[in-house]
Formats: sequence, structure tokens, C-alpha cells
Amino acid sequence: MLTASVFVNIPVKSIAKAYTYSVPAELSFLETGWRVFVPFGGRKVEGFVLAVGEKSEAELDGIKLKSIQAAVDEESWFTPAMIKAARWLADFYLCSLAEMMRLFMPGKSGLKISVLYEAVAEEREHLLLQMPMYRAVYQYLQAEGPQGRSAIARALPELKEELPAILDKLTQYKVLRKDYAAQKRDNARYEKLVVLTCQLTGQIRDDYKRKKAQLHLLELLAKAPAQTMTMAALKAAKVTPATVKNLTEAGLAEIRQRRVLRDSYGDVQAERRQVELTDEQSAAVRAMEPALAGHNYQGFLLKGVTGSGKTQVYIEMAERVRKLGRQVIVLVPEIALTGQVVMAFKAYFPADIVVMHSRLSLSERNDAILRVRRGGAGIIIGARSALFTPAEDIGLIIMDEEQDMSYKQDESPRYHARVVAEELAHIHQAVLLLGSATPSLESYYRARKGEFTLLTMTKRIGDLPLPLVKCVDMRQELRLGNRHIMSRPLQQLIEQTIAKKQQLIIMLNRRGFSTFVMCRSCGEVIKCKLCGLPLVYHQGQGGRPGKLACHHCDVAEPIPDTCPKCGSRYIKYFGSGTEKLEQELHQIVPSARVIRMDRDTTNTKFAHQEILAKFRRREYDILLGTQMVAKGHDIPNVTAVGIISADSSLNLPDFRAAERCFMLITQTAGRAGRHTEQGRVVIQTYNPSHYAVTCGIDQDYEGFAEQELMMRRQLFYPPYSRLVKLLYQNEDEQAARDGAAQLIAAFAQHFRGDKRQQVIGPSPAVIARLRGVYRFVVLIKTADLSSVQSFLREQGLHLRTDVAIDIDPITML
Ligand SMILES: Nc1ncnc2c1ncn2[C@@H]1O[C@H](COP(=O)(O)OP(=O)(O)OP(=O)(O)O)[C@@H](O)[C@H]1O
Ligand SMILES: [Zn+2]
Ligand SMILES: [Zn+2]
Repeated sequence: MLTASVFVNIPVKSIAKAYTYSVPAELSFLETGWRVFVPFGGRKVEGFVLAVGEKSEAELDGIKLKSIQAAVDEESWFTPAMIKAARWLADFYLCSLAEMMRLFMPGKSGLKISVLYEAVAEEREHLLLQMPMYRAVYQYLQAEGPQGRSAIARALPELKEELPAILDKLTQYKVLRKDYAAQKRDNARYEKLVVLTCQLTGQIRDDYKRKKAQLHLLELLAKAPAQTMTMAALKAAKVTPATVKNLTEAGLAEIRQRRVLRDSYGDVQAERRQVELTDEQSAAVRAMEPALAGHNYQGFLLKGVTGSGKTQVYIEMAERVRKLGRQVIVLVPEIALTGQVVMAFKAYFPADIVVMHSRLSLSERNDAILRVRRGGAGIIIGARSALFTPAEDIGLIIMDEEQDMSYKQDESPRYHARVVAEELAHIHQAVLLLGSATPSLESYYRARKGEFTLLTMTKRIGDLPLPLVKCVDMRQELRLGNRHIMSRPLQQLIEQTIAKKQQLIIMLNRRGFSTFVMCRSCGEVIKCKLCGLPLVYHQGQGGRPGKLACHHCDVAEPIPDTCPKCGSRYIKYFGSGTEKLEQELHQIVPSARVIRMDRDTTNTKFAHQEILAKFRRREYDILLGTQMVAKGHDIPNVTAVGIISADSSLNLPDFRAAERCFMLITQTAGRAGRHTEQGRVVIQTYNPSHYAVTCGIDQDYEGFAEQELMMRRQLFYPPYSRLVKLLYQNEDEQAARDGAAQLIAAFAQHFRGDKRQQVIGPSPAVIARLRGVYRFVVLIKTADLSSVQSFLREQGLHLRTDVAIDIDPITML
């Protein structure tokens, strides 16, 4: 008998495994990688075929197998490379294979599950059915066959609120049966085509001499390529639907449907400039050519100062890979940066690009995938989800701004795009190219050890010097009587830059009007009742009153008039955010036109692009924003940058605080003076002598890395160790703490005497309580990650729902 091992796609850890099903004759074409519908626990669910094989009756030993019901797609969804990658990743991150495979599909599942109710014929005489409302439902379902709740509600509107309870009860007493129907989400878009189905002879022309409109249509179609025009094009040519109808009824033309693959960035056009590579750029490209030609895996770290032209190196490499007929993935850390990279690539590959990121709709992503599958596009640009596009033969994976934190997914599966990219590059025998002006210390360290080939570019394009950075000690400013958020040197810089008709970027490392609300009488900070964390003040828009919001559980409250603790009316807004800064800017330089880019102003799909485009067109003088203005942007007229609070993150309890502070300063400063003149930067700080700040001011990566690596080695932190963070969560505080403590004891026992294995905790998480659940953290530091992964698997941790495992956590919070 033909059987298949099918992985059931159910988000429940303990049953997420492969089961054997029989393959019916009509599905005998199924192979590894197909998505199928299978019966599972009384419902119809999606599964992935992992293997197909013959099993004899003896092997089955009388076990009656359930049968696969149908195939989901017209072709196999997972390539062997995707399955291989998913298996490796599931193993590495200790999560289920289904969870990893789901990453390779657009949307959490490709399917829509609906619940249908079916009348059970034998229960016709059930006592419950003596009640009219119950009987009405039963009779309706008997007449109509299985229906969803909303259909029943529509047919029996008089039941209203009672309906859910009625359905529950009838199901409970088995008068109704629940059936789950999984359906493929099909948002495919089709367009109508009109095709000429005859030869346009003199005879026909003669026949239609009087019917001017129809003759016109005939002539149009005869001239069109493949004698076909879209309905839309005909409409534009002023042809009416009635005319089309007349011709089709006469049998001279036909209407057909064609699947349209939407190209979300299809309208983006960019001009191609003649660029001659600099010596450093050509040297970098030359160094990578042998690996490309040899069809081998090799990892490169391109460390080039801000404005050294890394993007052009990516383009040159992509061009070579496309000539070999292989595919390219280009990763950018944030959606805010996709626009600029897409523009740069479009100039060279106008029709060969698809864009993938989470702001696109499911159907847009589906269409992008189909374009890649059918060979319509070979360059995939996007945020980390671009890695999961089903590409047959990847030759190059580029990761721009490789140090960026947003490459790590902060919910399960907690993967890092760099890890996935590296594994995929191995599987495809492709070149991995990591690029940054400020590489992560992990990658830099690996390059120094020879695991990546280090390529450096030390000069800005046009030999422009790096920006000149001035540091302002804000404590000094206060002593001099300046209570503004903005120091005097920064005010000056703003005035001078605007006077020269040049533009500025000002970066503030915070969000919201002010971070918290504090009573000036008693010092009470208003906190979230659920999480115990300070609530953040958000200014009302368009005359509406402001509110307080919890950034962890999304609860929002109005602002109290009086202090909830002492009743005082002196409730004051503390801290400062981008909105407040914007107001201050208006006071200081009333003539400046300011545009703001932060989470509040970038909720829609193209918001980033629109803001940046307006700024680029010089409709504004100042771009004010959070971290998202810090990196990547290349805007010619920006000659000055202000950094308000780059060091605020130095106080966070996280071993990467210094690295983050240094990178933020270097990256933000790097936006200034990239095209015509040397940029000028003012940094405001409360920690002017910290090496993260001083090295940032000098834009001295090596100097910073030297000191930081020394610290990391002493404290046994990455890159000298790997970390695993375990988060124990329980509504019962003691249970959460005990669970964590038990693991620590088992760990100590298992790795007794091994200095390369350390365990810390249990400690309350920084967010010690979230939505009423207590949270404790266990942190493991190890020089041998795989032994820890095995240990955790032996302990069964990968199956537990109350423990979140984070391999290589990116934040300690
Ligand atoms: N060979 C070249 N000749 C002329 N201009 C170039 C050349 N290479 C790149 N450029 C231009 O130099 C500018 C800076 O390049 P790019 O944005 O790629 O820098 P980058 O290295 O990515 O910097 P960052 O790390 O700050 O993002 C761009 O406007 C780009 O078009
Ligand atoms: Zn008070
Ligand atoms: Zn909360």
C-alpha cells in the first residue's frame, strides 16, 4: 500500500509530529513537499508530506490507516532545500518542525479553517428538539446540509444572541456534529482578456462597415500582440462592454481569464546611472568572484564605513549571480529601508525583482512567490521573511546592516535571520555576504577567526571625510541654565544648516510625548495595573484628549486629573518624546519645516516611503524620528545630524548596551554629508567619557571593538560564549520560580565541574508580570551550545508550553 508520512500543521507542541496516512490512487503523484488535507482528530487539517513509500500489510500489522483527502496546491510547495533548512532550524531552535515549516509559507497557515454544523440524522427525536428554537436550527441544517454559524444566523435572525448557546448545547448532546472545513485561502486576482478568434478578412470588414464601434474593436484586436487585449485597456480605448458583448455573441471574439500576479513595487522606476566602481569596491567584488564561480559556500563580511558604497557592491554581485541563472536574496532589517534598496536595484534589474515583507497583504506575498517560482523574478528583496521564499537555486544571500536587532524574531520561533541565511547558503552552496559599517561583534569576531572573509572599505565615495562630531555634555548645559531638550550647540547647528538651505536629521531614542507621568507632590509614577510598568503618555490627535498606554499589554487609560495616591492636582508629564521635541523645534526655529517618523506616523504600508520621499524632495527641512532614521538612508542634501539621547540606552541592564550606543551614534552620524561636503553632527549625552560615546564620536569601530571584546571575554559573554534564555511563565508565582529552580539544579548536576557551562537565575524578568502571569528567567552561558541544546531536549523543554526558549537572545529584557 502507498503510504505517506505527513507532518500535521497544528500549533500544539506535543502532537506536532509526523503520522502515517494511506495515499489513495488518485493522489499517487504526491511526493515529499506537497501540502495536503488530512483527517485528524475528527477534523480536516493541513499537513506536509515528508516522505512517501510502500508499506506491506505485514508492516502495517492490521493497523487501519486514515487516508489523505486532497492536495492543497497544484504543485509541491516545499523544495527539498526548504525542508532541509526547516529540519535543521527546528533542531537548532528547539521548536517543532511544523513551526519552522510554517515560516516558509506566507501567512501563518495557507488555510482558512471554518466550523460547520451538521444535523445528525439519528437524533431526530432527541428531547432537546421539543423546544422550538432548537428544532428550528436542526430542521434548517437538515434541509440545507452542513452550514457555518453566520449562515445559520442569517437564515434564523430571530434567534440572535441565543444561537451560540443553542449550537453548543446541540453539539454537546450530539444532535449536531461539528465539522471543520479547511479551505485554501485563494485571493488570486484574475483579469479579463478579449481575444480575436477569427481572421479579420475584407469580408468581415465589409460586413461591419456600418457597425463602427464593433469594427473599431476588431481593428484594435487585430493589431494587438497575440490579438489579445485586456478589458482594462479596451476601456481606456473607449470601447464599451456592450460592443465587446456583441462581438463575442457573433463568435468573432472570446473573453478569457488570466491570473494576474500583482507586483507591489511594479510602479517603482529608477534611472540607471553610469557608475565606475571605486578601487575598494572592485577589490571587494573580485575577492568574491572565485566563490561564485566555484558554486561554493563562502561567507564574507563587508565592513565599509558609512557612505562607502556597499549597495553598489551588492548590485555588482547580484548581476554576476543572475548571469549564472541563480537567484539572489537581499535582506534589509526594516521595512523603512526596503524602499531605498528597491530603488537602487530597480535601476539595474527593472523587471527581475520581487519585494517581500510583512506589511504586504497575504495575496501580494502569494503572487510574489508565484513570480519567483515561475521564473518571473530572480531577486528577492525584503525583511527577514524574504528568506523563506521558495527559490530553487539561491546563489547569493546579502544581508545589509547585518548587526541590526530587528533581524531577530522576538516571538516563537525566535530565529535570527543571519543563522537562517547562513544555513540556507550552506544548503544551496551559495555566497553569504554580510554588510555593515558597524558589524555585530559576533560577526566581526568570526571574521577575525577566519570563519568569514573580511572585506573592508575605508573611504567614503568621492573621498569625502567622515562627519565632524561635536559632543555636548547635557549636565553642563543644565548648569548653564538651559532647560530645553535641545542644547545650544544643536540649536546653532540647526539654524546654520537651514540658513544654507540644507537638511538635518534629528534622532531621539524614544517614543511618545513623554515617557511617563509622575506626581510632583508625592513622586508616584502612574503604572499599568496588570503589568506594574510605567504607562506612557500619548498626546491626543486632532483635538482629542491624550491617553496613557501600556506598551506591554496595550491597555489604554485616560489621564487622571489628580494623583491616584495623594490626590494632588500636580500631575506632570515627564520625559520627552518625538512629539514634544517637534513642539520645541517649532519654538526654537519657527521657520523650520519638520516631518516626524516614528511608530505613530508609520502605521500604513507605504508610510515610511512617503515620509522619506517628501523629505528627499526637500518639502521639509528636518526629519525628526526614532531609531528608524538612524541607518541606511542616503539623502544628498542632508549635511547635519543631531542625536538627542544616544546614551540613554547605556543604563539598560543588557551586556549589549554599549554596542548599541556606539552603533547608534556611528550610524546616525553617518547620515550626514555623504555627497557634497563634510557632515556636521552634534551628540547630546550624559556620559561623555564612556568609550561607547568617545569611540562613536571618532567613528572608530576597531577602537570600540577592542575594548568591548576585552570586556566580553572577561565576563564570558558573546562572542566568547553563546547564550540561551529560558522564560518560565505561570499564573502561580511559586510554581514559576520552582520550575526555573529545578532546571538550574538539573543543569548544575549535568554539567558538574564544567567551567564552560554557566547558569544564572532564577531571576524575575524585567517585565516580572505580564497580563497577570509571573515570569522568571534562567540564563545559560555556554562555550558548547550543542551540548546545552541536547540537555534541554533531554529535559523535554522543547515540548513545554510554559517555557519559552530563546537561543542567542538579542535582548536581556
Ligand atoms: N562607484 C560609485 N561612484 C559614484 N557614486 C557611487 C558609487 N558607489 C556608490 N555611489 C553612491 O554613493 C552613495 C553612498 O552609497 P551607499 O548608500 O551604498 O553607502 P553605504 O556603504 O551603504 O553606506 P551606509 O552604511 O551608511 O548605508 C550613494 O548615493 C551611491 O549611489
Ligand atoms: Zn501624588
Ligand atoms: Zn500593561
